[in-house]
Amino acid sequence: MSETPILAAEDVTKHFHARDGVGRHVTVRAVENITLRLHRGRIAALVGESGSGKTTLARLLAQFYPVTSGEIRLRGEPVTGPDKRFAGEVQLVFQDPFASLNSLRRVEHNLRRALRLHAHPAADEDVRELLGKVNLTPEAEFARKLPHELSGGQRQRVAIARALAVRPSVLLGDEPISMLDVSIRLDVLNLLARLRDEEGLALLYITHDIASARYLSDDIFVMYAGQMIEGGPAESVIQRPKHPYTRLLIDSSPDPERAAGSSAFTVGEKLGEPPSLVDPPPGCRFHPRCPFAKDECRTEVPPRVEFPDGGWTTCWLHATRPEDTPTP
Ligand SMILES: Nc1ncnc2c1ncn2[C@@H]1O[C@H](COP(=O)(O)OP(=O)(O)OP(=O)(O)O)[C@@H](O)[C@H]1O
Repeated sequence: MSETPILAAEDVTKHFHARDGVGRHVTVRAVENITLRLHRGRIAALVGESGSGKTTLARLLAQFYPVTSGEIRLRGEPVTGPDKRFAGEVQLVFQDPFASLNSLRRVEHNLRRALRLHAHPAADEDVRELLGKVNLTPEAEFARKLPHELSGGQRQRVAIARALAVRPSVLLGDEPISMLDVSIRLDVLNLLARLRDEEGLALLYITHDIASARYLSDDIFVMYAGQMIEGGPAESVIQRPKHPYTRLLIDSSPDPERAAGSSAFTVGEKLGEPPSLVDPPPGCRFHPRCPFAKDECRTEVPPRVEFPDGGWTTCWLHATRPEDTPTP
């Protein structure tokens, strides 16, 4: 895509320093060498098992903490820390809507506060406009409610309205539907799709559930053990997965027709636990679980291979090494 991305992670790495079970200092390689670009009016889904680094990547994009190496860029310019301009452009929506709402104050107070923080007017009309944008009508009635008087789905809509108060250009949704009842998940996904279409927002949708990623997103990116292993237009990733791990995610996913169904993968049950991020396997990190692993998968990092359908993967099954190419 030629247009400058609104928000981008360019070759970003994040290592955490932590202690292991017996108190030794260890380095957790949570995210390594990832490039992810978010474009106006498009939804990118980030999919992967628990612990694959999705939240860490979203938090790097949101400037929650600094990168170990690489760069976060806003409209092409490197970002050096969270400032007011950045917060006015990039907002996070959490799994738990209570995380971003003051539960002791009415909806209107929560929204007015967010509006004022970013120097927008905070008249009744502005509050009503925000509630209308997230389909909470009659607006005046919802404005008077306390967060606990709302259903989970309504609360998540208020959290989204709060994020919209600053008129951002990017929303980062970290599993925004996984705590909601299955019956209302689709409503929230449809709301996100509408915000993309009507407001031109760039959206990152983080999920365990590849079926909901297919339903909502334009592009899908797959993370495995801190690395990005496949990406491309949603339909090409779903219809023609290139990496054996992506294939496994699709096969383990609930019925794809149930777009917002269960959020649980069964990959772990089939193949055992994902690898340690303290001491990851050499070569391709997926090789210990891969039914197709070859010798080079165990020792050499696979190169990135691009496909005519716009997809790409890092996998030795698709790569040809120079020495494998027959000489004429
Ligand atoms: N502050 C931290 N200090 C040490 N390790 C961390 C920290 N934050 C995350 N990690 C580790 O980084 C790895 C990636 O975690 P992350 O939460 O990004 O994964 P995830 O894919 O979002 O998982 P989930 O879907 O369960 O939220 C995990 O091994 C996690 O334990």
